Amino acid sequence: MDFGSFRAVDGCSFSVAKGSITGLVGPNGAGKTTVFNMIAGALRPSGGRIAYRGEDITALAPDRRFHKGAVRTFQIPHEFHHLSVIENLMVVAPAQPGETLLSNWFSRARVRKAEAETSRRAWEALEFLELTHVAHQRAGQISGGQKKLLELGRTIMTDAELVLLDEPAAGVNRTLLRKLEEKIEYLNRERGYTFILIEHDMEMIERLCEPVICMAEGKVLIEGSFQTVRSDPRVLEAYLGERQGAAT
Ligand SMILES: Nc1ncnc2c1ncn2[C@@H]1O[C@H](COP(=O)(O)OP(=O)(O)OP(=O)(O)O)[C@@H](O)[C@H]1O
Repeated sequence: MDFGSFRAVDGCSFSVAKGSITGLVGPNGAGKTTVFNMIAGALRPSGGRIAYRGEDITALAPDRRFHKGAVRTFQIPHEFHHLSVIENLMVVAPAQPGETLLSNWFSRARVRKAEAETSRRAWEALEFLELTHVAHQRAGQISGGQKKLLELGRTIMTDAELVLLDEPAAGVNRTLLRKLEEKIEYLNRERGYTFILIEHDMEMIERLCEPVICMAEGKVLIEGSFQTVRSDPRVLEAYLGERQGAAT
């Protein structure tokens, strides 16, 4: 992936197994977020291809990927901060029959039924995330950790199969972090969601991820268990290089 003359991701090749929680780690600037942006469709790669369930999706727009079940965490858009927590869940519900005027006109009962179903799902998600007590608070007013839970909730309101989480632990306190981890694990184990997780918090990576992919300078350095990756001298060198770079 090129940004002008700078190649941020280069010859980066990996696959993610269905049902896994795959960790994506690497020093700052390694290209992790750029890879996410390409998988989500926000960036069109300058070369190479991206496949989802064996289908080439490189040229597919983000919303088409979304409909195929590949989603990114739903960071709460600025304009949604004034909406309540429950409303933030309801607005991301999958396509409803009420979305076209024509179908609306033909079947008000069907629309009402779909709305009731959305509301049921939203409350179920809130209960699962243990956020019912803040259901009517504005999203902009809840804590950082609660926001991360809500973002996860917005993901599970869809029929996603693959969820991309970019630094879910950032700015989250320890208690809520463990809760977030539990929810991710449950969604993976019991509901079959596949996750790719970018994270600098190595404890979280160790607890949740198998396998772990380490990137450096736009490439995959190594892939394996957390222990294998952690003890690989190339990984230590890459992180050390980052620190030395920061010190100069
Ligand atoms: N839109 C852009 N224009 C120019 N350069 C970019 C752009 N986006 C990313 N880069 C550069 O590409 C490289 C990879 O960035 P990226 O954000 O993917 O790294 P990262 O591994 O996610 O880093 P971090 O852990 O710090 O978030 C960096 O050198 C970054 O400065």
